[in-house]
Amino acid sequence: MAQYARTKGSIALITLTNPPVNALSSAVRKGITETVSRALNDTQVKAVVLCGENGQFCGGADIKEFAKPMSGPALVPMIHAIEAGEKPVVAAIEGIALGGGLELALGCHYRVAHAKARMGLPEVTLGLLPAAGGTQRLPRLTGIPTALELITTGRHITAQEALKLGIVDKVTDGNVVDAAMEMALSVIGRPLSPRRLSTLSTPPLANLDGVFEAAMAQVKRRSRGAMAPVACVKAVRAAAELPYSQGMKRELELMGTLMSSGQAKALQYCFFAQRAVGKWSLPNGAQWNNSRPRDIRTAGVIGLGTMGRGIVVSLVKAGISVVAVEMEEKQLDLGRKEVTGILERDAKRRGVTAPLHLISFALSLQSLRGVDLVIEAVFEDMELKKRVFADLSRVCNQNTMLCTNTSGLDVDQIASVTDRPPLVVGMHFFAPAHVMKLLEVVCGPRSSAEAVATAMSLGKRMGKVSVAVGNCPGFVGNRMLKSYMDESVFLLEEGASPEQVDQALEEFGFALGIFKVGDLSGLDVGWRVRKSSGLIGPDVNPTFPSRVRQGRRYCPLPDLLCEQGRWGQKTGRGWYLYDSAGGRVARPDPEIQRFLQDYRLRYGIPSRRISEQEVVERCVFALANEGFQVLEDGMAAGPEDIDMVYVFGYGWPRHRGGPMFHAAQVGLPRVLQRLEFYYRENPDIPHLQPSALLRRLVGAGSPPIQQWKQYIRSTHSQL
Ligand SMILES: CCCCCCC/C=C/C(=O)SCCNC(=O)CCNC(=O)[C@H](O)C(C)(C)COP(=O)(O)OP(=O)(O)OC[C@H]1O[C@@H](n2cnc3c(N)ncnc32)[C@H](O)[C@@H]1OP(=O)(O)O
Repeated sequence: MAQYARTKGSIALITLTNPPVNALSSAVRKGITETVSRALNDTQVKAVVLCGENGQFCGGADIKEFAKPMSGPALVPMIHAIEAGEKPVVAAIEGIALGGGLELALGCHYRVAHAKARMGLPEVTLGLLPAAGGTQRLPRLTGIPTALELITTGRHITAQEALKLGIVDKVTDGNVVDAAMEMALSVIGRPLSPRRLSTLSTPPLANLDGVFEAAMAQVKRRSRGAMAPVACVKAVRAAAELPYSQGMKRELELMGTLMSSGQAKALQYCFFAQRAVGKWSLPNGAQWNNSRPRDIRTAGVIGLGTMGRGIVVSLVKAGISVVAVEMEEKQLDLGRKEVTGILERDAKRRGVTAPLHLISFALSLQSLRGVDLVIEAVFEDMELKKRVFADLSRVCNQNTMLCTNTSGLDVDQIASVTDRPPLVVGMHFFAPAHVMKLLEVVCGPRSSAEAVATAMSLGKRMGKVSVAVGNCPGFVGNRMLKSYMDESVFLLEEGASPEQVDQALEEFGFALGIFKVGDLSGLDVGWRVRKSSGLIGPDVNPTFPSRVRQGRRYCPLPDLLCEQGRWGQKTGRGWYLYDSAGGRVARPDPEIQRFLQDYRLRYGIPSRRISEQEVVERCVFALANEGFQVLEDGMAAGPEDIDMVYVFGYGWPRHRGGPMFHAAQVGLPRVLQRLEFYYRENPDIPHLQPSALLRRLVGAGSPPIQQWKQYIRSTHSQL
């Protein structure tokens, strides 16, 4: 787990060997401890170089071990032994030095990095802090503001930035181990004390209190209830105010609290879930590691509305040539202006040239004849989409893959009008598509393994987290969202205000409450969907619209709002009031209070006080309950897939792990009991009726989330 070799006569070369990222497992720590001791005791050895096998220095502590009892040598004394040793140790950083990997390098006396290496202390993203001395050594090296920024964000930096910040001593384009050896030979005999970061003082800083108060305010604003960023600020403050040994005690104490927290467990679950969702499989045995994606070099995008523009930008940024098509000249010009603007601003921020040469704009589908893949992003209307796909079928090469960005329509129906159903899949992006990380890849019953593999891999190329989902109305994300949104408006009927519901959900950790989200995306969007799905139509009494539709409770409040022209931010009024059309700052609107009171009076609904607990439970447990149903129906491969859809597509607070993980963490019996209670109170709301899978899991003693798949009775995966 750590190899030892003596080279150039006097240099000991220690190589970490734990593929794929040389994580610091207990075996690796044992290997490093033993080989460092051997080098320090070998009189022939004058200096040591520490490197990692296979072009990766070290990916940090082994995250899998966090869930197990600690065994083997601890990281802190191991790093201390390196730093305190009387022989210079040089870290040769290639690939990555992350978390404990960078902390290990900071314990070395010198650091040489390859020009393509990346470094960082991402522990905060796992609900932890850099507790192998990182919060104490880094501020002593870079100064407090830089250390605060790197530790509280977990941002990865390039070798060039690390050199500028003084984190590494040299950057090379060549062989990093050779460069580190050269450095090791050149420093033999030089005093080591100035190189021992733990013995240095943090660089003085005027207005220390102000800096830490500002940092604390910033992390609290950004982190929506996450504990780790707050603990990181406290640990760095200890570096500024306490001697090293006391700072280390504080670091350990803070880490102890984080390590046992539910938030750390949730964030670590997300780390593995994010990787697990890439490992898709279909019922016919095709899966991620036996299906070859096509190489996509050219793509077409039809429709340059908000979604289409974002998709064009994402494709172009992934290096793919795009033909963007609109039917009307005015829309095309508008789209061209927007896409160009986004790419130019992005390029300016990154100091590169905008890849505008990769895009061409056209007014006819004929221009898509030769592309490898087309993504349709026209209006959400089945008849329109069918027309487009029938045309594409005629126009495009026989081999061109045809994808739809529908947010919930039947992909198989769309495929059925083409001459190539196996080459049709859904690629459901989330707005704005060049920003949001989620991509739902909708596997129609006739989509081929090659088409699924291609869409999944294209998503990855675009920097998305691609999740394979089944073809049901709303797929996974929007299907579940319906219960969540329905609950939120039912709560308004029963006495809550939009701001009260939003505040409870934001306290829970959502980036934005559901009513603010509605105003942001436009309330008319859902209105149109309800009209096309027959929920609103000529038989609805316009003055006294029914509260029961299609056999279940229905809340007409959003429709009534839309009829008043309150479509959200775009009209300056929605659930909230804005300064003007397009305004962003939401203010509670007294008119909405009156509107809600009148509505309750008219329908004879008694208004009651609704607690924050009820808001969160009804919205969030209803969401998870639908998630159990999604699993039971075979529309998602596992709870991880659902959780990643919510974390990356719907602003779900990552430190709560996703709705399914949250249900597990609250305790399935408790979730079941609360759903039973709310369903008893509201028998006209079917989505509050506990799902059969939830009952079965509780009956089985609430097994860990990783075992849930075994309890899905109908193992008829629709993927
Ligand atoms: C009092 C207690 C004191 C304890 C002090 C502890 C202080 C230190 C804490 C830490 O170091 S926490 C860990 C910090 N490191 C990270 O957060 C890095 C996490 N990894 C990544 O960001 C990426 O994996 C990567 C290294 C940038 C590589 O990305 P890439 O896209 O190339 O590959 P992946 O698919 O992500 O990973 C490949 C494979 O490796 C597994 N893996 C990666 N890092 C770790 C790790 N640190 N521990 C365990 N396993 C890791 C990853 O899960 C993948 O596995 P498979 O899916 O292939 O099985």
